[in-house]
Amino acid sequence: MRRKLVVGNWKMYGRLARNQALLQGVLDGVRELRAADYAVCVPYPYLSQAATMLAGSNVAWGAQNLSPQEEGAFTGAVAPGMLVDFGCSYVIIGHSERRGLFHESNEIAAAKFEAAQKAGMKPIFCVGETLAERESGITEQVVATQLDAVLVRFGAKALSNAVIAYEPVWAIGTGKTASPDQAQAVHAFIRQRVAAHDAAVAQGLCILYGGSVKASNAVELFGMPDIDGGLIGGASLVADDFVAICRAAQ
Ligand SMILES: O=C(CO)COP(=O)(O)O
Repeated sequence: MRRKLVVGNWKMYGRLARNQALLQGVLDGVRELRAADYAVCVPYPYLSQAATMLAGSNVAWGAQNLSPQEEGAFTGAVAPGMLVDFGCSYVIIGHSERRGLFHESNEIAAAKFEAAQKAGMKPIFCVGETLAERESGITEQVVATQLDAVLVRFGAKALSNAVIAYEPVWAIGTGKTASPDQAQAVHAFIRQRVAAHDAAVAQGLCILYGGSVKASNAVELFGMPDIDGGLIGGASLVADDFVAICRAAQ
């Protein structure tokens, strides 16, 4: 039985005072929960705040991006070791907003995945198709190519210390959630593809669903056999909503 995981992706939202109330609300709400793992991925400037408030709790924290280089003249970039200094357990890699808005290729995402693991963090590697791709019937092809960027390059064993997040681009921030059956079909596809390389790794692999997850749809989504939790955007910014989603992951 795989343990479920719920991760908040704050994206570029937050201010010190607001974060304090949000983190406190999350801490209070999940304190007694033991059945799953919980984490928040916050903007870089607030890692120290997250580390201070969440240390010793059952809520881990992480970042939303990193530089694949260890250090150097890369103005504005943040190195993996810097995230480790602030206690990050997770780092989101290859989010569709990074792929789309910041032109991150599968190669760049793969380099970041490798750098995150080398530094000792667990990458949350995002895959997912656009609406046009789904409508053209190439969802599996797109997801396979994105997945293979790490699966083929680094081997299935690399996935034993990683999380995959399936986030259909058309469901992100749109209020249009993939139906549990639609999501389950892609999750099962991902697991089978990994199983073709290594059945044990596939069996243990945590595959999150992301895209308009709310308290009202989380129970049904998380009840599907290959959905191991969620990567939560908008609803992770409201403590009660995020806590309700955490409660749905049993
Ligand atoms: O992109 C997402 C999480 O990474 C999903 O965002 P929403 O939950 O706001 O749709």
